[in-house]
Amino acid sequence: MTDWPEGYGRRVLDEVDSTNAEAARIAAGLAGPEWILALRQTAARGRRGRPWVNPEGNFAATLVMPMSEPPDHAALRSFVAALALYDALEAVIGTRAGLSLKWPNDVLLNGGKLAGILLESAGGPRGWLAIGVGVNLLAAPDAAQVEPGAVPPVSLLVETGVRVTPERFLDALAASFARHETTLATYGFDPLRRLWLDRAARLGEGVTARTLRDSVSGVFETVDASGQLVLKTPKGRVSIAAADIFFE
Ligand SMILES: O=C(O)CCCC[C@@H]1SC[C@@H]2NC(=O)N[C@@H]21
Repeated sequence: MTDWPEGYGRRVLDEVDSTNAEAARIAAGLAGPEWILALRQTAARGRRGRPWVNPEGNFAATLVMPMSEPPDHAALRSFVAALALYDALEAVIGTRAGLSLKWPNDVLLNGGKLAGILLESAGGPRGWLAIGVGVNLLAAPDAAQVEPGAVPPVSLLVETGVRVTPERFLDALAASFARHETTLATYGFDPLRRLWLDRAARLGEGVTARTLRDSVSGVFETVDASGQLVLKTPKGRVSIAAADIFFE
């Protein structure tokens, strides 16, 4: 079994509305980072206010950390979490074949969405960051439930035949997260940026970034030093801080 990382708390709930909502409720009383794992969520949420379909047996957890860093630096945890998920999945599957990362922080398996991450935060003297992680370990939602043109959801069980419990998966994820978090604290974002790019889906290919206001198409050139997506478009380079990415 993977060793639980020193300095990280862990609580396991049978049922909760959303582990991110629970994180917001307990954050002010925490002295250090705490993983919250839920075996059932009744009101799980995804990015951009979308609901997250979370059948029992899938992985649903949030790491909540007291946070005093500027928001842009704190948000780099989205890459820390994506790399940690990639490593934990590689460990349970036994290979990295078929795994890739989709900006900003989805994990793909065989081209389908296997896992998503939702970052939420609060500032102020008792500021915190919540990193919510959902992985389709057993079952994926119906492809009809996702936005047209979005990557279709897949599950670990159907794609690989591998069955892993949420508790065991948390052990692997927490250990990988702690390792990448130490890299961020010691060496900064650049080594993580390189690892992320090495695992990126569709690098050098055409993608469309849809923000709440508009849509930009271009070649996915890189991720810059602050984690923004850089697209090469006919009008020049465009850096994008937040968007949904659609493959062409
Ligand atoms: O839209 C996405 O891709 C992000 C999905 C994040 C889902 C997880 S499940 C655990 C945590 N609790 C929530 O309510 N959401 C996140």
